[in-house]
Amino acid sequence: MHVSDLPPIAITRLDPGVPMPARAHHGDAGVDLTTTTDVVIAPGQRVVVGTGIAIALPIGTVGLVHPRSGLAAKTGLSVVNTPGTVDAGYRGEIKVCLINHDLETPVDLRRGDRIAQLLVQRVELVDFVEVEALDETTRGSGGYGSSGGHALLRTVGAGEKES
Ligand SMILES: O=c1ccn([C@H]2C[C@H](O)[C@@H](COP(=O)(O)OP(=O)(O)OP(=O)(O)O)O2)c(=O)[nH]1
Ligand SMILES: [Mg+2]
Repeated sequence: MHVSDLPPIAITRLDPGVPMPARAHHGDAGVDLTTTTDVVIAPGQRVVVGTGIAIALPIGTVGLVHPRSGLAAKTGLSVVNTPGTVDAGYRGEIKVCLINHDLETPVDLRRGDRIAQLLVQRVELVDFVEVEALDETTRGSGGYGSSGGHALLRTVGAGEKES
């Protein structure tokens, strides 16, 4: 059942052997992406795999490549740049930069394995305007644990005093 206000997203299968991305269950946020190649990822190593698909997202949306929680918990597999950003104008193959976070066991992936999931979200394409000073808020510049509960991180950056 089609529930999105957005029209269906155009997709091309650069690898005709890959399945059409589909939701496992009605209402799932993501559609699974599969690897087009067999790959063994050693502990701590990363590898970029192809998914065999390219899409044409409407301007004002973004594709986000998230890890799958089951594989993450079972094997340590994740996405290095999670969530990966697929720009609306990108027409190339969606690729996934996978990492094996397990300290001891390689992750053995076979062509066709579902290795990540793609979410499509609306995104604000805002402009930026430089001003002399920002408005005041109760939070102010406090961040990175400023509300307490644990030791503050040492942060070094523009406008920050080294602590
Ligand atoms: O997980 C991902 C992340 C990105 N991309 C593609 C689509 C995206 O539009 C493009 C650029 O991604 P990003 O902006 O994150 O990378 P960059 O290092 O800033 O590259 P660029 O200079 O091409 O923007 O790479 C993927 O296929 N998978
Ligand atoms: Mg970029």
